[in-house]
Amino acid sequence: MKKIIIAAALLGSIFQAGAQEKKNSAIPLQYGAQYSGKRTDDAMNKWRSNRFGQFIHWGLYAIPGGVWNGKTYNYAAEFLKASANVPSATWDSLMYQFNPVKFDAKQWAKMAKKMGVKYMTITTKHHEGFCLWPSKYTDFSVAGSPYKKDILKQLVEAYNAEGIDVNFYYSVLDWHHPDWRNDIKSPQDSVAFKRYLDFAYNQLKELATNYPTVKAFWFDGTWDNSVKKNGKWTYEVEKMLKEVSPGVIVNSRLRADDYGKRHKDSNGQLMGDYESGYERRLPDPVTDTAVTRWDWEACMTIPENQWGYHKDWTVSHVKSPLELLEMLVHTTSMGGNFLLNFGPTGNGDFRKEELDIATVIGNWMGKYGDAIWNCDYAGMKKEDWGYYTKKKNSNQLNMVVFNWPSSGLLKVRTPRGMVLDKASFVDAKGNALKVEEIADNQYLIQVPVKLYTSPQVIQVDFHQGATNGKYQKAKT
Ligand SMILES: C[C@@H]1O/C(=N\OC(=O)Nc2ccccc2)[C@@H](O)[C@H](O)[C@@H]1O
Repeated sequence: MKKIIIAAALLGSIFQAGAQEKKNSAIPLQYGAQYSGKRTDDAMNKWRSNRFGQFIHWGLYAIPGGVWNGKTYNYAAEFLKASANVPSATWDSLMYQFNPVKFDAKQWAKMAKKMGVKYMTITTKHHEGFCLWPSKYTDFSVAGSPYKKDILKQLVEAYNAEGIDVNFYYSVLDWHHPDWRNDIKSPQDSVAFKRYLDFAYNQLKELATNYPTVKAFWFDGTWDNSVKKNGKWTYEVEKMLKEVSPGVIVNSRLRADDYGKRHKDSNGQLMGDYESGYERRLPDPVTDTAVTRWDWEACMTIPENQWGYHKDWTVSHVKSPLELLEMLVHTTSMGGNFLLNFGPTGNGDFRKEELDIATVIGNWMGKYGDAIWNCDYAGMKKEDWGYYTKKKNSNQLNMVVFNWPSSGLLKVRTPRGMVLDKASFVDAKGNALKVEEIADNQYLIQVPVKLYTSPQVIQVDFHQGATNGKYQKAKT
């Protein structure tokens, strides 16, 4: 009962704010953004503090792994059905081969824990329509495979046991379901697609009900006209999920408004609880700082564009651990979450490249994760040497240095009223670095000129105050 009261109150506050917002908006909308600004409830604060997540794309596509009838298809492996033009009946029969004998949810969760992620997003159902849980609304699921068991249940339990939140990816686009339509071009299309939307609504309610510890829903496959013409359905799904699972978080990619506008409504207001348009790209740290005004998440592949398991990673550039680490720091520095993708094989294990990346990033996070977790945009101008992050509710500024100036001098420009006090390497707290104010709100921090093999973190303490207008003596 208590949960229902809390839910009603939470919903009331969110939708009440939205009602106020709607009054002032230029275009009256019924299915647009339900509120403006960042959510500040505990669930969203936790989502925001997580910062680093593991994306997992796993389904029948992992079995062929980008190869069909002996031919390697370079496009995204989870699109092989389309790339290789595989008849649906043939593709769907892969269900009878799904038996991941190496799958061990606890082992996956331990690897994720060591990597330093605080959340994991799993594809419950990708575009192919195969469900990793025994849904009562379709036979096209693990229940119909030799494996039989509920994969989502095992993953939720194993990851939650490691203190890692679990979020569910759900593709509205469904190549398997007979009532799916890319567009609505006839009354028959309308009737069929209504049946599909009811099916998807029921599956989502089933997921939110049966896996109550799930913290967020990551929608995808909503770009077709059929969905854009059903903004009301997307609004109702968001509302239902927040009633069934109070505090649950929904990405902008679910939502279309009354006029089919996606992500941001016809008044430019972000829909859902965070912006999820950054896919395999990041906002520019100098020109795109507007993104710091709302919550957002970037999702990233290790190869150029493979979400599902692909047998041959030589077909494109494979990002190094350092490249991916810089993306994680870059994202945190702009107040976003970074969701790094892994594509397990059909047998349920990870390829060596992924395991190596998880180890290297995990080693760095083990030493410097405090500059990522619960950190945010510092509101400072980006410098060439790297990125700033700021610990929430603290006077702790982190400088994550990737590029070392041959002078050994790191330039820092502070906002008016921010005065630097002292600085030291995180793993050499006792050795204060020289901090010299060279002009109002301009400092130089002296570091030893040496070759650093990985990005280093300098922790800077500061206070709010007025600079005295003169250049203070160099502080040591
Ligand atoms: C995370 C990826 O998401 C996808 N598609 O992404 C998009 O639609 N991206 C997109 C679309 C519009 C705006 C911004 C990004 C899927 O097709 C792909 O297999 C993977 O699951």
